[in-house]
Amino acid sequence: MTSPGVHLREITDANRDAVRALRIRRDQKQFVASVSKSLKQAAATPEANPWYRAVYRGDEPVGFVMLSWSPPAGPFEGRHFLWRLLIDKRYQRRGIGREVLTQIAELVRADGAAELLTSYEPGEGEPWPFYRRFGFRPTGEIDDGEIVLRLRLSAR
Ligand SMILES: CC(=O)SCCNC(=O)CCNC(=O)[C@H](O)C(C)(C)COP(=O)(O)OP(=O)(O)OC[C@H]1O[C@@H](n2cnc3c(N)ncnc32)[C@H](O)[C@@H]1OP(=O)(O)O
Repeated sequence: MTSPGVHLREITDANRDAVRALRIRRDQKQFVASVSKSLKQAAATPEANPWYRAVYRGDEPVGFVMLSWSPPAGPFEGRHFLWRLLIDKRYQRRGIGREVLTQIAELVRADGAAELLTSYEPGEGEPWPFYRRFGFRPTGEIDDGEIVLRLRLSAR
């Protein structure tokens, strides 16, 4: 399924509350922090070089994505790490998450990177099949109990 009209927008005073109101299912909470928590974490860890956007479908906020964008130091120095991704429970399984990954991969590739990293917490209902279908593969590393994945980006 494809989801036309999906795009990323900056989070400002005008849409912050609407984006913070996005919700995942209760049984998914082990896999990703809330938008509010992620925004607080972003503010508290500038050294991770947080980069985040709201996901919109048309004029409707439907998700949130945050990366650690090529931080200048630390374990993921100079690399692009998909830190948070969530699609509101009302909008899941409509191809929106895949479209977000497509757009993020393109932005990261345009930044000159050869790979996009992420990690997930294993468990019932884990997002691994979603990432695997997109082309992510395990690196063999475990980071704080999470399985680290890599998507190789082709140069153009
Ligand atoms: C770095 C991190 O933040 S890891 C945590 C990721 N976030 C979460 O787990 C929070 C809860 N889940 C979500 O927010 C969303 O369901 C996401 C982000 C995992 C996926 O977004 P969606 O918009 O629902 O996925 P989308 O509809 O684009 O699915 C793409 C493909 O993956 C599959 N898929 C999506 N989620 C899952 C899942 N949990 N299990 C199995 N398959 C899945 C879809 O069936 C589809 O397959 P297809 O190519 O055969 O059609």
